[in-house]
Amino acid sequence: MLPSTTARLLGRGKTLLPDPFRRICINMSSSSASGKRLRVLVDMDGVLADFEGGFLKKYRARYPDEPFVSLDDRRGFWVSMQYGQLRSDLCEKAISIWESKGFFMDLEPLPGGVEAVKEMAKMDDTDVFICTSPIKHYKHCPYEKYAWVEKHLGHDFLEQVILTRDKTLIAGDILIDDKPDIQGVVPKPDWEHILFTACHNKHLSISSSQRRLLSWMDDWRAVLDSKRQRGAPCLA
Ligand SMILES: Cc1cn([C@H]2C[C@H](O)[C@@H](COP(=O)(O)O)O2)c(=O)[nH]c1=O
Ligand SMILES: [Mg+2]
Repeated sequence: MLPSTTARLLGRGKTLLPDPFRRICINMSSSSASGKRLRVLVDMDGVLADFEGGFLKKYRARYPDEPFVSLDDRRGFWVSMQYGQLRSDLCEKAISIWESKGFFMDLEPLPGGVEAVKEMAKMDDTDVFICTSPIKHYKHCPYEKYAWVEKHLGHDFLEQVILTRDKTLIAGDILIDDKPDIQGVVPKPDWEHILFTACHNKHLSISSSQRRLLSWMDDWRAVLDSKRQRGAPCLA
């Protein structure tokens, strides 16, 4: 198939293709650095799913007599670390919350996130993937992450899910993620990290070259557009 035909099929009409064929086309059309499509990686916990709110609600329900950290007082990415600093045994209690059945499945969507991802996925020359790190206690989390995506974004979106403990290995143009420091085996990943504002990172000052998305009400479309222009990986 000619590249131009492929691009057209992967544009507005891309869902018409059978799954295996779509996969081949997506790989063909976005694998090279000089490719024409924009690849957006979107984190799940703290970006699409309300991990912090879900955690606090379940922690307080299970441990009503224990101290807790309000969302206003959250500092640092690791909830477990801050609870451990509050009192050493609270670290394990915090971990017990997200290791429990139903934790990831029950997370509420953050306002506007699901709608934004659906809109992105329909944009011309744009591939969007959910890029999320499962916990190592794998009994419930990986299953529930898939189930969450199916529930909120639909069955077809399961094709777009990437579970990885190392996001630096994943090629993309943008990674929208609430974790301030994303590290792994690749020292300089392909993507530009757009820091998604969350209760734990809102007080951090970021370098002048780094960009934030304050919420899904912020202008994420402009972020994507700027990347198309800067990276010039867009259809002529
Ligand atoms: C706050 C916190 C999170 N985790 C786990 C929970 C998630 O599976 C990942 C975060 O994934 P993301 O793709 O970077 O959003 O980390 C944890 O183990 N301990 C914590 O304190
Ligand atoms: Mg996250």
